[in-house]
Amino acid sequence: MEAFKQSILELITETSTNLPPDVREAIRAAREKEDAGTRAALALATISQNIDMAEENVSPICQDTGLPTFEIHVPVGANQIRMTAAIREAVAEATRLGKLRPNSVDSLTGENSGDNLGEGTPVIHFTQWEKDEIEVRLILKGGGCENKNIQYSLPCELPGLGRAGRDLDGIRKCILHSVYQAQGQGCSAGFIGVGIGGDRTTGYELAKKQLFRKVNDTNPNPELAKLEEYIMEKANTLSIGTMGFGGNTTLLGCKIGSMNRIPASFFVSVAYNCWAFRRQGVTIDPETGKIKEWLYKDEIPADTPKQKNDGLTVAPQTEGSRQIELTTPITEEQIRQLKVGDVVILNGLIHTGRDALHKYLIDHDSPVDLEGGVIYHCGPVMLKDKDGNWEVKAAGPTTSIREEPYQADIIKKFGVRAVIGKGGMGKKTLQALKEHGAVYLNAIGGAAQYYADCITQVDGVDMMEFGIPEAMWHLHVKGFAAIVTMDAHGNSLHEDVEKSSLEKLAELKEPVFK
Ligand SMILES: O=C(O)C[C@H](O)C(=O)O
Ligand code: SF4
Repeated sequence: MEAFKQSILELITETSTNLPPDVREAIRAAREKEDAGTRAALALATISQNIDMAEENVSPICQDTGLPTFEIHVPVGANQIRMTAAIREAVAEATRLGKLRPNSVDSLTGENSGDNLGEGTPVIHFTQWEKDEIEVRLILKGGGCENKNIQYSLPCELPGLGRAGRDLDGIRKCILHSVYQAQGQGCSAGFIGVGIGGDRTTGYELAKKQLFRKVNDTNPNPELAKLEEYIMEKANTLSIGTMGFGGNTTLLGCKIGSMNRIPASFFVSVAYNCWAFRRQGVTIDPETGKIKEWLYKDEIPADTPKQKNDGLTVAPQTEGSRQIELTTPITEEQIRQLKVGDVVILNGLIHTGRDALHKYLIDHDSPVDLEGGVIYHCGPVMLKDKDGNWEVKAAGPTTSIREEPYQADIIKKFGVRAVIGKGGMGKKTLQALKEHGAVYLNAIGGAAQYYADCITQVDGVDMMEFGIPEAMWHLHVKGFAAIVTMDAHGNSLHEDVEKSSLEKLAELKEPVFK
């Protein structure tokens, strides 16, 4: 079992740090479709740079390494109990090594188990087959995109698209709507797996299983193949774009499966996966426990040249916008000069804060002075080095909208001048930015290596009782680049993109599949 455990550890490491070739190819093709200098092009360049850095550093592509989900095929008679134990050990080891973020949280107490093991985590599904080899597929799907999964119960009414009935055209509308509702919050451009039929549980399972298909395969069902092709074309006319910045690519892949249902139910379930689409697979020799073959690695010849990655920090003039360097603490006057579209290059001390901290700050004092300060919505991967000092292993932004109920009050109470996150925030925060002179900076979601590289020093941590991702980390940054997407004058790029994409969605209202 030791060799099997090592094979699983290798699979986890590879999945977390090295995007498969079919996914890379989809991202490369998306880059080609964006005009140089646009926000989408900058975001994609940063993403590409991040992918290369993760591979080089053998560190997580994104700090959210998700809920590890293993789909395993075993020969008849294989000992699943011992295999489960070995997988759990490998998961704990990968967490100790910083390849996985400690992500398993007790839902009632909020306590983080620290090693990714807990009730229901990791997820391990076994299926027997007649072959004499073990196949293990792993997906690390993060929380931001998981939150954008959606399930429709047909018939239903959909914004922009009207009635969706119990037929192929109704299914078409649900899938288009699923892409629209995700906006940039699941780190678009995304990949979707769709499950038609089943019940609420098996429908979602089927949807997730579609994500194990290769991006460029063809659906064996000609009707579904046509639907996949249609969705790929039309979803990309919504112009939500990378990170919801607008742009030509919104969807990178669409895979649809169908299963029987019972007469009264008709579900369409959609699993939305961010661009950081981390899935790998191996076959393993049951005798030796060693890896025989990798399942997703045969797409691109090894000599494919690396692309030039002139990401955010290098690219200044986006669509007539400016690049502005700011050092913390920031004054109200500096903030009021910023406009949506500006690229901000940040230096100085910033503080991470996400769900647990925002809730806490509402009725407690902050452990540090936040006047003129910056809160970074981020749950990093942190490890202690041999001298006991904290080291940042991955540190991209988390979805900000979760803090919407708290953010306005916190800006006001502590005099915060900037909030960094991704996916944008709502009306209440926009109003607070205007009233108190603050700004929302959209970092590139998933670019965890790129941002970790901007952190020059860890200046301590508070609220460690919340667990590593939720603690308040005090970080010195240099050259930390993000885009102003909500300014202190009442402008929000997110509002604009949502509105225009709804108009584009409505253009797809007429029946297509009869
Ligand atoms: O938990 C995180 O770090 C990020 C999460 O995956 C998100 O997209 O919001
Ligand atoms: S931060 Fe973005 S890229 Fe990372 S897991 Fe969440 S949705 Fe995916």
